[in-house]
Amino acid sequence: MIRIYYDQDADLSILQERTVAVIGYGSQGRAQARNLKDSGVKVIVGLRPGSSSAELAREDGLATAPIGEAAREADIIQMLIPDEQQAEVYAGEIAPHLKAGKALMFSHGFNIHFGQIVPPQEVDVFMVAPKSPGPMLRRLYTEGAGVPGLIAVYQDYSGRARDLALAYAKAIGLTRAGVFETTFREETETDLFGEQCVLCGGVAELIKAGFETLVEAGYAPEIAYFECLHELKLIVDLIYEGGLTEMRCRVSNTAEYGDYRTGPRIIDQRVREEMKRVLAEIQSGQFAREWILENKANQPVLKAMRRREREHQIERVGKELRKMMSWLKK
Ligand SMILES: NC(=O)C1=CN([C@@H]2O[C@H](COP(=O)(O)OP(=O)(O)OC[C@H]3O[C@@H](n4cnc5c(N)ncnc54)[C@H](OP(=O)(O)O)[C@@H]3O)[C@@H](O)[C@H]2O)C=CC1
Ligand SMILES: CC[C@](O)(C(C)=O)C(=O)O
Ligand SMILES: [Mg+2]
Ligand SMILES: [Mg+2]
Repeated sequence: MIRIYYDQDADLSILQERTVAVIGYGSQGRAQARNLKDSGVKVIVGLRPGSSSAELAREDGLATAPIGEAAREADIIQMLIPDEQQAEVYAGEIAPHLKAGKALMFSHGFNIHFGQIVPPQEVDVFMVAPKSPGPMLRRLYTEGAGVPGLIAVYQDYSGRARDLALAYAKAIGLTRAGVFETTFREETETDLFGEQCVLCGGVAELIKAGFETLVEAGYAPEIAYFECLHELKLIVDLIYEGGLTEMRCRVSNTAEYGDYRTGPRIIDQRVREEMKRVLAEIQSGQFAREWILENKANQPVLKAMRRREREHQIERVGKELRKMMSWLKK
């Protein structure tokens, strides 16, 4: 059974003697640093030279420093820059300051699990991963609530790594909702699988395939956009709030019947077999090796695919249709 921790399981006082360096001030960095500060934890935000975020962090009332300096000052170093940048920044600016007894933290396990960052044995290594984007983590904290999260301990040199992870999770509001204990391996592999097969890759291809099928059959691209992309939010919101059952209660009976009848023909055995192959590539490290090489080569494949996808007809149609939707932010 997976273990779940709440506020009463975490002792914030163990952070009171410690300084936390939050490296990066993006989606997670800003939210985590502000929540830590408001929970009474001493925080320094570590930023690269000329960082565009320095002014914002200072406006938010946080101390800033170059990354190396923040890492030197801190007892706990939380890596919140993009995953593909972390290994280089770690080697150059964090590792020299990782003295015995310090802690190195992550909100995603890729670099530890796939050996891109190999910390010395005499430090704690753990993860605290909110299950939400940064702005939502911050908003719920200010409202006195919290989002659920994950913790994982990779290396427990001090014997207190789990206590530190729980205290950090409490300081950013996660134990108000509940924190699940996982491992770096489980978090990393399921995260990659979920985003590739379902959340990003799966959904994007499903949308395009539906849109292209309707357009090729002679239907108006605008109508195809509404049916295959725009209305997805309505469905996802219902699923998010009440699961598949709630969604199926709220759509028409015709839609519900069509769901049961046709869904398994679309996501069929072949798709399930392919998902298993994708999972095997993630587990074996094949995907990680490919992605690491891609970054070493300055992301040529990513850039080419990004360019091609942005030119898809559904993106051109959507750009025009969204101008009619006054409720959407620019
Ligand atoms: N985004 C999310 O919702 C979630 C993210 N995570 C994890 O959290 C971590 C952080 O992700 P996220 O917040 O999205 O990251 P962001 O892309 O928002 O991070 C941006 C920050 O990283 C800094 N940065 C970028 N490149 C470098 C570099 N080469 N050297 C130094 N600083 C750099 C930027 O600096 P500058 O300000 O100078 O531009 C900026 O402060 C990742 O491990 C991610 O997997 C986990 C759960 C959810
Ligand atoms: C779904 C995307 C994600 O895995 C996330 C924010 O959890 C990511 O890597 O961005
Ligand atoms: Mg994820
Ligand atoms: Mg991810």
